[in-house]
Amino acid sequence: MPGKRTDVISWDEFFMRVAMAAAMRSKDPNTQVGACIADANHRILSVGYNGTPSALNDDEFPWETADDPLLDKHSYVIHAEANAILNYRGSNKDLQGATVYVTLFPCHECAKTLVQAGIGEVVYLGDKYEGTQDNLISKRILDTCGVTYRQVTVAD
Ligand SMILES: O=c1[nH]c(=O)n([C@H]2C[C@H](O)[C@@H](COP(=O)(O)O)O2)cc1CO
Ligand SMILES: [Zn+2]
Repeated sequence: MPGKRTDVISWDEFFMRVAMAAAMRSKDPNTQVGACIADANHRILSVGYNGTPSALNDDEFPWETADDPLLDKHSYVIHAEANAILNYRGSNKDLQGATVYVTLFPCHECAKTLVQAGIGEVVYLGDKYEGTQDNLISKRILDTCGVTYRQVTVAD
């Protein structure tokens, strides 16, 4: 009997790679974000990436940052974490205590949404806005609400 493979990727790496694959669907030229929600039984509950609502033609809306909110991409994009929650088609109670894998640390709006959805843990890859006011608010929300977060690395 041949021995089984033991050098398999971890669950953390697996779910983060799913989030990374989702990010590759993003049309945002500057920041592509992917999110994958998994439960304690290692089942994927949902996946999302940052993009405009599907009913909105993203060829007709800006992908640049602009001072005028009408011309600014941030006005039209749904964040990856929010899309992952919105894409979930099961019972909301399944999200209680689930883990979200995100390629970028969640902004403070997503932190609020994740907390309210019942997410118990955030696993993130990058934190390029670390130290910004938004990032500090996000961490304050997660800390106060008892949502843990930890960073992982994934080999190239
Ligand atoms: O939590 C997040 N989740 C998420 O999907 N995004 C998206 C929104 C935008 O499309 C993009 C941020 O663009 P920029 O880095 O150019 O500001 O990433 C941004 C954040 C902020 O951390
Ligand atoms: Zn966000």
